[in-house]
Amino acid sequence: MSLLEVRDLKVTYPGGAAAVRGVDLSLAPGEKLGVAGESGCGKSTLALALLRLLPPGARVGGEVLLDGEDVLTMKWGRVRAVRWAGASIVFQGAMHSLNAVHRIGDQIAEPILLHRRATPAGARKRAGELLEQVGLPAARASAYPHELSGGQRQRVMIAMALACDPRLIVADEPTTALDVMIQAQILRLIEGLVGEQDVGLIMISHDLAVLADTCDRLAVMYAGRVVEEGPARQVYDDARHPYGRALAEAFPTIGDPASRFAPRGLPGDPPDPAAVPSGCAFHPRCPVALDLCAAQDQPLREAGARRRAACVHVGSDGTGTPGDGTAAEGEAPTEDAAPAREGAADDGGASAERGASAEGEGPAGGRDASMEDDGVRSSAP
Ligand SMILES: Nc1ncnc2c1ncn2[C@@H]1O[C@H](COP(=O)(O)OP(=O)(O)OP(=O)(O)O)[C@@H](O)[C@H]1O
Repeated sequence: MSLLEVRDLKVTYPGGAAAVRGVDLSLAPGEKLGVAGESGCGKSTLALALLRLLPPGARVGGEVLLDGEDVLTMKWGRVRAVRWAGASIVFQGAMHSLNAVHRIGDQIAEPILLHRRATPAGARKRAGELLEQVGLPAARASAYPHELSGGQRQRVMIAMALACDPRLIVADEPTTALDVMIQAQILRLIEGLVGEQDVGLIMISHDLAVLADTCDRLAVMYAGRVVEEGPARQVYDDARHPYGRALAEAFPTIGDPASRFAPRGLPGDPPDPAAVPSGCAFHPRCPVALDLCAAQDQPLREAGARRRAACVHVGSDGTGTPGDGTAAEGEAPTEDAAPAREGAADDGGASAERGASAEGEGPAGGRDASMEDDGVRSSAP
């Protein structure tokens, strides 16, 4: 059985922003899945929905089966237990997620006390072990967050995420705020820990190159949908969807002469999720869009062995690739793609306010009152 099975997940924020519009994903135990996409494509919303951490008023539909149990319909008591022991999350910007007035050892020990029913001494001992596991001396347990560097704080976040031996870790841009050297160290740390402990990992980033280096498989999101999925290296080196290709071009492998992507960015912005274009949402920016792309959305279809892409150019036998002039439904590309949309929606800094645990269980919570309750399910059973 899959560790995680996401089926037709949909999330709409108050005001009508359809941030996630029908995502299907699966993850095997010990597998590392990278989720890529530009800012505003719905990656963080997906991460929050997996752990039922969405802000009040968000409408959720679909299923999130963790070890076969639907996180979206389980009772709150069960959700709390699952959040640490079943699945945990590492956010970017550890300073926002750690509680400034509590020692880090206490913050790591808190979920162990609550969810592992450890004695205070046992929880403290385990906190020290976890610090060592993430490359910090156990003695740093007595430090406050401001006494640590950004990289050290991110290590603490990872220690906290590991505290109750979760089966799944969701890491949302875990290295974005860090410099390149520290970023590499943290990525190797996550990779090593996940590998050793057979934990499933969903790593979210806008940087396809980072994900291709770290993960087994990649899912590329655009406007709240997965538009391409497959083995990480293959998706990065030879994307089948024009958006996947553009994303890879936007982040070339520096110093790799074999890289066939030019270092140019993708023009325009993802659409406002409250006004997603008709047909394929990428068509206004797509260099190989056909007339029919404005009218017809494309489902994910087979695009080679263990690969799927939602593009009209990908044939049912998985042979077509964007830009090769092949249209699965037989139409020549238009000469000019429509002009890029401007002005992606602003999330109002919401991401900076997210804590590590929505219900704020003790000092580890990084509590944000707006997240003490879940959204309303649009298809509540
Ligand atoms: N609480 C909210 N209320 C309304 N809209 C929101 C809320 N949070 C996010 N959104 C909108 O949902 C869309 C998806 O946001 P999300 O943060 O999931 O994207 P993302 O791909 O993770 O981007 P980033 O990398 O910038 O975090 C954005 O357009 C954002 O403005």
